[in-house]
Amino acid sequence: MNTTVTPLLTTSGDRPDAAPALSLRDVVLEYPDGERGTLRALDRVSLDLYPGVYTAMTGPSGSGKSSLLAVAAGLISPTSGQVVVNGQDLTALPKALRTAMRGTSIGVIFQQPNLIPSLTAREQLELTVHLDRSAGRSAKRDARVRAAELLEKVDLGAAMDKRPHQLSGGQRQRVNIARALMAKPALLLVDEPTSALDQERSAAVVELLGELTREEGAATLMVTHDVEFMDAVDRTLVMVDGRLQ
Ligand SMILES: Nc1ncnc2c1ncn2[C@@H]1O[C@H](COP(=O)(O)OP(=O)(O)OP(=O)(O)O)[C@@H](O)[C@H]1O
Repeated sequence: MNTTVTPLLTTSGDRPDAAPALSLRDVVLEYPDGERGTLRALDRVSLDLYPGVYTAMTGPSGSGKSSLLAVAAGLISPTSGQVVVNGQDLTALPKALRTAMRGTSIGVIFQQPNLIPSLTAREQLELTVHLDRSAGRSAKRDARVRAAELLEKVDLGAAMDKRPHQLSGGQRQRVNIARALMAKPALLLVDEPTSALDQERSAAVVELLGELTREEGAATLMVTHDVEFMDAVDRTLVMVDGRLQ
């Protein structure tokens, strides 16, 4: 069932003429916290993210950034509030459908690339389609073309047939980024993509994510501590004590 929510007031990075790819409304997330009862990691967070807009989220350690990504990805259900991705209220979906959305409407990039050692760069991207028993020959052919296109976009055209151990850290992270974009997700969630990279490679990855956000039209939310790269983003959010400032 599709859900519509009233857009939030416009801020500089928003595109209110398009439907948001992600809407959070009054999202509260509480973790059990021993004898003290509960710890409130997200405190009534509301947010709209629009297609083609590159947003960075910063904030002190423990302020709730990863929790927000996990809720937006449907990995954790909030204690209360609404999480709407591409018109679908994740909180109303059974777990299996939330998981399916992570392969289609939602792309997730974590700190470590987590590639499969035995597969080439191209095969990493094609894997999901090959594991899908309902995918026919034409879906597999399309996936092969899309994988090659994306690897060209992330400047790995010449390294498509290389396996992870033959790639540098920056190249592995670029394979990871290309893989997350395979299904043309409306929402791209990125958790500290540069934590394992040096400064030069970090800047290249942050810029690349911006180019891909615009070209692919995804709404990208990147958690980062690299405040020096903020020029590359369209919008910055700051999380403090579970609240967006
Ligand atoms: N699974 C969990 N169980 C209990 N408490 C948790 C759990 N995960 C996170 N927390 C707590 O929730 C709060 C927010 O954590 P979160 O990881 O979202 O912060 P963060 O801003 O991503 O931090 P960092 O920048 O260090 O990664 C912290 O107080 C943390 O200790």
